[in-house]
Amino acid sequence: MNDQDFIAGLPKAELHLHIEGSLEPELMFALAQRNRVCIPFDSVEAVRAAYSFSNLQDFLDIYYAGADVLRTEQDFHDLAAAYFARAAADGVVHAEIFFDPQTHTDRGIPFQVVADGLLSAMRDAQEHHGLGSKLILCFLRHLDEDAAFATLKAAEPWLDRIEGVGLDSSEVGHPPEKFARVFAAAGDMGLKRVAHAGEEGPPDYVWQALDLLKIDRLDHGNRSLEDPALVRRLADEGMTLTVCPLSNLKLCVVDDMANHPLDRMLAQGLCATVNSDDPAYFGGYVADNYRAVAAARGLDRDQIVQLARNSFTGAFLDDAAKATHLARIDAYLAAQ
Ligand SMILES: Nc1ncnc2[nH]cnc12
Ligand SMILES: [Zn+2]
Repeated sequence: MNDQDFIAGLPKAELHLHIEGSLEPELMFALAQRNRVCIPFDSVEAVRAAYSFSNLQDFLDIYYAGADVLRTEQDFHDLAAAYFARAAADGVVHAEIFFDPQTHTDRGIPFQVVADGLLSAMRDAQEHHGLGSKLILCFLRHLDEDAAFATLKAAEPWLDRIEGVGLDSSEVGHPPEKFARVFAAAGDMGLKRVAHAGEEGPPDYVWQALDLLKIDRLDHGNRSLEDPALVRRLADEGMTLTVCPLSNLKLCVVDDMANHPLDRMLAQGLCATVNSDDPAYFGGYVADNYRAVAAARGLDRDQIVQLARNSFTGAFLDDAAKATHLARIDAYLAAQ
């Protein structure tokens, strides 16, 4: 079996996926028509041609504009259903998906519309694809602490169906410390905590995410490698890093996939995983990410399998569920 097929068949979890970032141009056009929303593009090709970014902010500007076509519960359902179908084809059996409620509530879309649309697609994914999933509510870090608290309050009726909180959007200039109190409140409510840190921001932001936000998982974390003491801390704590190779390339976090640090992370004892971040914008879903980095860095099968194992050990699942998923990997390997 070639590496392409081996990767697609390998059972895996996806732990870093923004559901709004899975909005393919075709669906963007269909929803624009359905909801009579104007979008500044003539064709699907023109949308794809606009997806050339020189940094995170470049991307975020177009990503938030694209989300404007999402208006109804059915839209959020269709968005997530399309992602789950695509993920299942890539061997994803468990997904922990981010959503950005403020991107929608600030446009007048009620929290309920967003959450219920996503949750119904999650139930269908279990039924139709055997794909389990969890929801992580992200605070937009370019907005203020009060807005994050208001979002946490709006989420209260859904907290039994939300696994955790995260922190995303423009990193530099918006350090984790800005959200220490709202993360503490979320922790008191029993929610898991994750944060984007060290994507463009310095290693100090990763230290803050650990010490002030008390994160259970680190999203990206690339720039941690600049600080040996930080790498030791992450390795000693067994912290999972949700790394996104194609995103890193498209947002110029790495200059070339041949220089991607994924295998250096593994070699330094970090529990790195592979994820797609915003697959509709970065040119590939999770298996494409495995393939791109495996080809460019010459990863062997043991390393590829290690990455898939890490995706389950780093998931917010209980030990029995993790063991079941890890056994699926063993069964897959035994059948090769
Ligand atoms: N890669 C990324 N970094 C920060 N915020 C995001 N929102 C969606 N994708 C993101
Ligand atoms: Zn992300």
